[in-house]
Amino acid sequence: MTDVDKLFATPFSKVADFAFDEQVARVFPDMIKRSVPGYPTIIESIGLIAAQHAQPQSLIYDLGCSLGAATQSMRRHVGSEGCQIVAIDNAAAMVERCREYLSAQDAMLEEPLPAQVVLGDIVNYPLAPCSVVVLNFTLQFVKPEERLALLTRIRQALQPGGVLILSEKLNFADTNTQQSLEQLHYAFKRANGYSDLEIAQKRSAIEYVMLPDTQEQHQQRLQQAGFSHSHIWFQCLNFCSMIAHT
Ligand SMILES: Nc1ncnc2c1ncn2[C@@H]1O[C@H](C[S@+](CC[C@H]([NH3+])C(=O)[O-])CC(=O)[O-])[C@@H](O)[C@H]1O
Ligand SMILES: O=C(O)C(=O)Cc1ccccc1
Repeated sequence: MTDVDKLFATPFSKVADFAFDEQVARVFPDMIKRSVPGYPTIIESIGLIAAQHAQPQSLIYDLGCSLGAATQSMRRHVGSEGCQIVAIDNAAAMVERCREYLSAQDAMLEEPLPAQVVLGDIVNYPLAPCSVVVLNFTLQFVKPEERLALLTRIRQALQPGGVLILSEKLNFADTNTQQSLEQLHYAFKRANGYSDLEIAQKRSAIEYVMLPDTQEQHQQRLQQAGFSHSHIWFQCLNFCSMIAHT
C-alpha cells in the first residue's frame, strides 16, 4: 500500500528544500521507519502514555499528525470514557491519506475513539481544553521564533494533570557527542538500505527546514512555557521523546 522511499536516490544538480508533499506522503511510513531510530517503539509507547494521562470526556491533540501513526496508537490504547482525538497537519497530502488510514482503522476497532483530522497550521490553530497533546517530531519543523508561543498555548490549553509528549531529533552542544551520534545515525540509515548519496541529499533537503534544538534548549523552553517538570522517557542515538507535565 505504501512505497519504498527512493526520493533521494538519483543525483540532483540542486537539492530542493524538503516539503511534505504528495511524493513524501506516499513513502512516509517507510521513510520515517528507516530514518528515525526507535520510531516504532515511540509510536507504541505514545499510546501507553496517553492511556495513563487521558482524562474522561477530554480532548487529545496530535499536532503535526502526518499519516496519524500516533493517533492510531492512542486509539488502540486509550480506554478513558468519552475521549476524542483532534489530529492536525498543514500538509494536504498528509491529511488526505491520514483520513483514509483512520477510516480503515475504524473498521478494525470495537469502539474506536472519535478522531477528526484537520488541515491547519498548529502555530495559529486555537486549542480547546485538553488532557494530552502529542508533538511527535513536529516542533523541529516549526520556525524557532514560533516555538515558545506554541508551547505556551499548549500549556494553557492543558487541564490540570495533563501532559505534552514531545519527540525531537536532538543537537548536542558538545562537538564530540554531536559527531559521534550523527555518525551513528548515518550508520543506522545505511543499515536500513540508504546509500551515501541518499543520505547526503536528504541532509541538504532538511538543512534549513528541520532545525533541532539541544536537550537544554527544550528543558528551558518547556519551563518558560509554564510546564512544571519535563523529562526524557526515550532516547535512541540523537532522537528522543520527552514528557512535560502541567
Ligand atoms: N505549522 C505546522 N502545522 C501543522 N503541521 C505541521 C506544521 N509544521 C510541520 N507540520 C507537519 O508535521 C509533520 C512532521 S512529521 C510528524 C510525524 C508524525 N507526528 C508521526 O507520529 O508519524 C516528522 C518527520 O517527518 O520527521 C509533517 O506531516 C508536517 O506537515
Ligand atoms: O532523515 C533524517 O535524517 C531525519 O533526521 C529524520 C526525518 C525523517 C522524515 C522526514 C524528515 C526528517
